[in-house]
Amino acid sequence: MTGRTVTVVGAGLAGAEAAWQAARRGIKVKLYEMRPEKLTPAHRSGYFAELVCSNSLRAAALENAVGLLKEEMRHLDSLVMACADVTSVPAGGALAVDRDLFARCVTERIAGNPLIEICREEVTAIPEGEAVIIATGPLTSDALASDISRFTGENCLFFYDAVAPIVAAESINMGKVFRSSRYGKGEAAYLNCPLSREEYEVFWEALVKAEKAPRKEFEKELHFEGCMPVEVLAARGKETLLYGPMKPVGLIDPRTGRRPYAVVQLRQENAAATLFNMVGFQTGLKWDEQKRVFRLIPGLEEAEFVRFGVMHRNTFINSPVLLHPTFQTRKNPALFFAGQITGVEGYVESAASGLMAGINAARLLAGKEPLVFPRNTAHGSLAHYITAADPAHFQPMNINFGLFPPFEARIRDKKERYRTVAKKALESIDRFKETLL
Ligand SMILES: Cc1cc2nc3c(=O)[nH]c(=O)nc-3n(C[C@H](O)[C@H](O)[C@H](O)COP(=O)(O)OP(=O)(O)OC[C@H]3O[C@@H](n4cnc5c(N)ncnc54)[C@H](O)[C@@H]3O)c2cc1C
Repeated sequence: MTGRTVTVVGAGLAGAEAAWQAARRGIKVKLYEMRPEKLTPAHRSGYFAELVCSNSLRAAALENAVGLLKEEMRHLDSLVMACADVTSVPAGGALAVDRDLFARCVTERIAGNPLIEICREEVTAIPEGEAVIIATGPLTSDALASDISRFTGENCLFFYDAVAPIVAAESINMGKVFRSSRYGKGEAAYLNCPLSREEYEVFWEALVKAEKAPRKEFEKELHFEGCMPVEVLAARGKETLLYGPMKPVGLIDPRTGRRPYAVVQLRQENAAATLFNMVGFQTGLKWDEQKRVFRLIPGLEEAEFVRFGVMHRNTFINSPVLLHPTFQTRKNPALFFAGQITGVEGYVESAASGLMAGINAARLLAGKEPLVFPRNTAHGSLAHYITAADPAHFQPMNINFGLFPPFEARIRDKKERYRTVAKKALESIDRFKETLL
């Protein structure tokens, strides 16, 4: 063990994973987290790796890019994946977790690691250190964000994002909804609220006319496609939602034997199944408007909203200019960035970038060369996915959800071929892993 220390700022998906990976290599870690003393506009607890919107880590299958990415992380002993696997809840073909149990699991394992020292305080300036990883996420506190802006010599960018509401299961009219996964895939994990054409039109009309919460002046009206507020999608056209969060394909209402005109899906939120989130219904509407408009949805007439949707600021840096593909900054090789602040998007991607930064910071302190992770043939492979520092791949806020849509479509047709690619990617990660020991 060396006597040297990696300083990690932020214990979200990326920071927790980075701290874990460095400690696994015998390196001491000082992990700073400002919660619960100071919360972000989206986080609600003091737990590490809190999931702020959906409780889904997306597709599980290896034929899917994000499914392969998760498997690669498992091969590299990811803490986030280990905790996700033991706290999963039914979600059809996706890996979804009980968010409280998941965050608690990550927190307990970090707290139980003797090499990791936890400091519950806000970091207001980039710390000095032998190796420092900034993983403060899209909701980096203002003081640190301005110091990052000073360091980068340019302004950080701001844009909007949104969170979906959660309703209490007991308040859902079970007589009106039906349980099914799309195309009957996996377990029947979703509750589906079916809408007739007339019901949809009334709902759409109310949604586009509903009052939005006021925004701060400095924040730009920019959303990333995968977490677009439902009212913004609706405003694009009367039919837009029918091809987005309200699409009815693959769902048959057992009472009519037919596909409904539109559907709102509710996904189980916790292991006890007492809470359900409205899939794809992230929103910035005023809270009383959310209640009024979403109660027009059949089955949700009496819905009790345990959490309303909210909007807030996101911050990220210009990674292709500032970072090496090792996640080190060009200006200072002892300073790394990881997670969504680098422009990678999504829980899994953020954790994966933390995994790589954690390994590289540990290598730096052990006197080894930080590595560029293998760029395999598969889009799902670790480095191919997490290419924040590569201008060719840097698509801030675009890598999530609708990730490489043409590619996703292609692999649906070529599952067999993709399985071979996935196998190769995993073999390559295993070979790579040996060089890390
Ligand atoms: C509203 C919203 C909804 C999202 N929805 C989804 C989704 O549904 N699916 C998905 O895959 N991805 C989603 N994302 C993206 C996903 O949340 C992020 O990609 C992921 O959480 C980022 O991980 P991270 O570790 O970079 O940041 P975070 O998980 O946010 O962790 C950063 C941590 O740093 C701490 N911190 C901040 N500033 C300081 C400071 N100065 N000092 C000390 N600690 C500090 C914060 O408290 C936090 O714990 C969403 C993001 C947002 C903002």
